[in-house]
Amino acid sequence: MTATIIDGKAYAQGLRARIAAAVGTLAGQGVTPGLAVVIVGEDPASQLYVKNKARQTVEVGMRSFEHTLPASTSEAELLALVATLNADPAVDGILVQLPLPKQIDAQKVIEAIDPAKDVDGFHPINAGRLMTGVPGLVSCTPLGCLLLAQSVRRDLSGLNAVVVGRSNIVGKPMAQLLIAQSCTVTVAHSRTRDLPAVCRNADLLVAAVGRPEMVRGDWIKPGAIVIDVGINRVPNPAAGEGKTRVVGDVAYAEAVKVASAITPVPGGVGPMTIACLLRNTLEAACLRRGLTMPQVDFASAS
Ligand SMILES: Nc1nc(=O)c2c([nH]1)NC[C@@H]1CN(c3ccc(C(=O)N[C@@H](CCC(=O)O)C(=O)O)cc3)C=[N+]21
Ligand SMILES: [Mg+2]
Repeated sequence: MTATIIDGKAYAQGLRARIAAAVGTLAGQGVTPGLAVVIVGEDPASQLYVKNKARQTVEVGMRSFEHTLPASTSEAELLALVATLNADPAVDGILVQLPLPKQIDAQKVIEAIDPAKDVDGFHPINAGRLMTGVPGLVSCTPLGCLLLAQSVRRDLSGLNAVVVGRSNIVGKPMAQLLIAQSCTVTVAHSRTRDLPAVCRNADLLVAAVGRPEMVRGDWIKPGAIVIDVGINRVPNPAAGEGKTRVVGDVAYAEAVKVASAITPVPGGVGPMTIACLLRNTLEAACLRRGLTMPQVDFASAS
């Protein structure tokens, strides 16, 4: 068996097209959603990622506000900027890029963001809403993973889902989303005993550990759906000295022979994370104004 490759790049493009259409409708009502992205420090990879986000934000017809602060920024200065963005009516979504320099308490910053503008879904209010089944803003990466899994199989109910990784950003919200889809969910992590055996039980496997190619082909149940969240930059000596390539948390070449469907890296979950950020910004813009959120997640256009 060779797995179907889940084309996250194409799915994300389709999702962005539907978001753009909805933004067009909002424009007719005099509303332009705005997304503010805050980056602290000059890390070149982060800079590029922020630039891509800004470009795609403008492409769907939203306003993009970029704030690049020096790495020496104090916690008080960042909190002051967050307060300004909370109060700015042109800003519907606020993303503070993580990780933050060590002089800044990231949790304090996350909790300072207005939950109605928390398009990352990291605020405890939104995390708690997800856990309790109350509508709210959902973390972009897990939401993107769910949409990709549902692009293969719309009804996930009854499946054994294994999430490898227990971070607040991916693993935990992913588990909550899958519980809400009536999966039987196992959250595995670095201390899990016999991780390969646990993974072999998964009809749906979500790998979010941040270890290059850790999940091997023989950890995968034949016919399983595999969602690879990892984006790991590793040396690529074949391409020349000092060259790198990006690999996931799953040994793709092995897994593709066993799974029924699998996301590639790059071109899988990553592009969906950005598309879902725009989706959440649209949602925040609608909810803040008492407008109904247009249905953008499952329409057939792509
Ligand atoms: N507050 C906050 N929210 C985030 O969502 C957040 C963050 N901080 N800090 C950094 C990480 C990283 N992240 C990525 C999203 C998309 C791609 C992406 O689109 N990747 C492409 C290209 C990969 C490549 O070639 O480098 C792909 O997978 O195809 C990558 C990385 C969001 N993050
Ligand atoms: Mg990817």
